[in-house]
Amino acid sequence: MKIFNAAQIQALDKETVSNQYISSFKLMERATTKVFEKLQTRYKLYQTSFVIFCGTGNNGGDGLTLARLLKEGGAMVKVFLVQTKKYSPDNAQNQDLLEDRDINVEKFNTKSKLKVKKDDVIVDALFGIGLHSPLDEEWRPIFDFLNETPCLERVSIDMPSGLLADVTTPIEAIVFKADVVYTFQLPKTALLLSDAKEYVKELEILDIGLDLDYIESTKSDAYFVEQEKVRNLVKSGTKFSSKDDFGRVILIGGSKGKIGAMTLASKAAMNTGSGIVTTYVPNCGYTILQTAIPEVMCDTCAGEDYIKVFPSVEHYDAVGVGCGLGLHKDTATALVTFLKDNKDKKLVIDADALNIISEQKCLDKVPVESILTPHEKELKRLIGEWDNDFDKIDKVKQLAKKHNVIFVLKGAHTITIAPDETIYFNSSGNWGMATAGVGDTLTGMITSLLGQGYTSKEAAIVGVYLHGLAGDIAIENIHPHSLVASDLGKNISSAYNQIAL
Ligand SMILES: NC(=O)C1=CN([C@@H]2O[C@H](COP(=O)(O)OP(=O)(O)OC[C@H]3O[C@@H](n4cnc5c(N)ncnc54)[C@H](O)[C@@H]3O)[C@@H](O)[C@H]2O)[C@@H](O)CC1
Ligand SMILES: Nc1ncnc2c1ncn2[C@@H]1O[C@H](COP(=O)(O)OP(=O)(O)O)[C@@H](O)[C@H]1O
Ligand SMILES: [K+]
Repeated sequence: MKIFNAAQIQALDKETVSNQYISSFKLMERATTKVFEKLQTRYKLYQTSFVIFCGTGNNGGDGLTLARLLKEGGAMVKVFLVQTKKYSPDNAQNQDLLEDRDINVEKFNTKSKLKVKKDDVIVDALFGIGLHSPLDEEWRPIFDFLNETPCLERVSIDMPSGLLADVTTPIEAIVFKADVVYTFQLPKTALLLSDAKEYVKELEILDIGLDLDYIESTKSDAYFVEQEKVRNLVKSGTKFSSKDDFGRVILIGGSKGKIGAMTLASKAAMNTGSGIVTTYVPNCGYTILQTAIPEVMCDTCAGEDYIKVFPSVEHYDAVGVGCGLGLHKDTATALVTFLKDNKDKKLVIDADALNIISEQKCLDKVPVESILTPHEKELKRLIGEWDNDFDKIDKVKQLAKKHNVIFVLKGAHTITIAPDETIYFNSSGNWGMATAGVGDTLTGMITSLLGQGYTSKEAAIVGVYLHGLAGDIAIENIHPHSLVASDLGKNISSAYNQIAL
């Protein structure tokens, strides 16, 4: 799914109205009906009272439409509408339709006293993608009230009001803090970034039937990766496949006390489909690995507790480096030599291998088309501080291009950034995955896919999605708090099955 900026979405709305021979009023009704259907399944309408805050534009129009639909659905509804001289035409038309419906519509301004009861659902339909700049300070008392007053839940239509869709919103800006955001047709970049974590606790994208031809023909360099995209990329075996067809990979890492990382990574590589997996660890890891995973071969180096020398990797289809590697200076020296000696080998680089590359300032030694998988702290060591998430993405884009490598920025919506400046936000995964070892599993999976012949970009996109999906399937039976990294490995098979459906 493509991600559009606000201007592109506004153009898409216009195109839809013209190509489908419908009025913008009808499109608003269609969009809002989708929100209504979601609310119908989320709450028992007959027992729920909604207080809907409506702005002066079409986001406000959505709120007014929703008021009508909720009332017809049996809910209690109260509307607060921003006082102004001029409303958008669809907004005004929906105001007219609310007359004689026994809905209390109260006009308000930024100085008004508002009222919400503790079991009301607050619906925020104040500003959507038409917001052109951060909200003026005069709005602060209203938003402080909306964000702090006790209520059942807070719902935003299209955008949490105050959040700009495609450029950064300053940290101190005034923004509605939604428990759930129902956004129309396509996700907006700001909704996917961790900077918005206070404003978007849950996100749902509602298909409102906007013009598919226009979406198809409009250029975008940002994508939201969903099952369909991954289904088209996943390779399958054939009756006569041999293990050589599924790739021979090696995972290099481990140090005393961190051999578990290699166990997780190599098991995940097997479960992702590699023909042959070899692990390369210091001596202290040998018995552990051989006991833990019979399917995986194990090679060791001269070092007892940490790796002192890297192996020759010319016979492997893919190489994953870094899980549990440690930061010993001999390991660091060996890694730098290994990078210099293997300029033609695509690597998957994670954890301490990334930390060593930061320390040694040798990003320029990383072979082209390698995949780097930093979490937030590893990325900071690599590129320094950033001002906000948009700035972070820009900085990483430039680095990916300069060094011709792929970055996988791990997080709630893991972001894959390719050297061609395309970026992919992942849609799968859950907070239960924020636990030690889950990243090692991902390294094993991406290395496996690279070894199976996926391009670097495909291996990153498919690996990240499959990994998150395995986590989503795991929490069908395990509470997110109890999810551990090995649960992911156990569910890679189900994730493949689900993608194939
Ligand atoms: N255009 C369409 O056909 C559809 C639009 N829809 C809704 O329409 C929304 C967009 O509607 P609009 O383009 O009318 O815009 P909005 O309703 O998001 O906001 C526009 C209003 O906010 C004011 N405004 C903008 N920035 C401001 C600021 N910094 N401080 C104070 N006031 C500010 C504008 O002057 C205008 O009155 C979408 O987010 C979505 O909710 C949906 O109904 C789907 C269909
Ligand atoms: N809130 C979240 N939602 C979805 N995925 C998450 C969330 N938090 C973490 N993850 C995923 O879990 C993994 C954690 O990796 P990482 O931080 O490297 O862990 P470790 O180094 O302990 O293995 C990443 O793939 C990340 O995207
Ligand atoms: K809104």
